[in-house]
Amino acid sequence: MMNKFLIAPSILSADFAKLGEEVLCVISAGADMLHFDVMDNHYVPNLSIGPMVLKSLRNYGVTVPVDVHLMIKPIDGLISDFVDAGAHCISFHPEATENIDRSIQLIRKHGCGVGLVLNPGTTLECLKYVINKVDVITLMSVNPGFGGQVFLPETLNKIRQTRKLINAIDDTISLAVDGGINFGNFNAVRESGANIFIIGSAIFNSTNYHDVICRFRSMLPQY
Ligand SMILES: O=C(CO)[C@@H](O)[C@H](O)COP(=O)(O)O
Ligand SMILES: [Fe+2]
Repeated sequence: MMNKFLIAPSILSADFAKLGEEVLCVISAGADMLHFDVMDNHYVPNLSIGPMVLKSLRNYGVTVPVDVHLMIKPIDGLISDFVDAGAHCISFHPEATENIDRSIQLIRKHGCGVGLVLNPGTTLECLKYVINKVDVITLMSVNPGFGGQVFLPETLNKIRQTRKLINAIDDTISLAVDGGINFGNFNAVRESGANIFIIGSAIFNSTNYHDVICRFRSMLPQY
């Protein structure tokens, strides 16, 4: 059976001056999990936050699952830091590591969930020998590096193809979509086969996180 639908706010668009408050606020507004974007100004042209910030959020009382989206290169050296800081799942881009399988094993060895993130221009071919070793596949619907970008419509076809692939192999693998999700495209993303919706600016740029999350949730079948 396909995994549950989950709404995962991307904290990249939160107000970093009051991050703890923002995160607790989005959780009490109904977020199922958090999406924690890590950027290094090397793999992507931007800088964000690292394991110390995740640890601080855990110490502040954040208990929901956190998917760490690594947009850094290389990745292996930081995996144990993110696990110690409280990551539930670590997701990385296949281009950012010399050896995809080794990085997967390293994350797994730490008892953490594993995710692979595919850029808009990355084909599904890279999943071929590793798909049965991951918990979540995230399709980027913008090029990584910034929040608030416009959703690339060609992603919908890629979501459909990935959903077919997942259903043929192991439908407990989650399919997440990251970038530019809003009220206008949410239904299409869901109908194409996504079950995790990573949403940054549409939530954090609003004045009422609860209303926005409830409205997204009301568009899901079981609600
Ligand atoms: O990883 C990224 C961007 O690189 C994303 O997680 C975005 O931060 C999502 O934000 P919106 O596109 O929804 O504003
Ligand atoms: Fe992300």
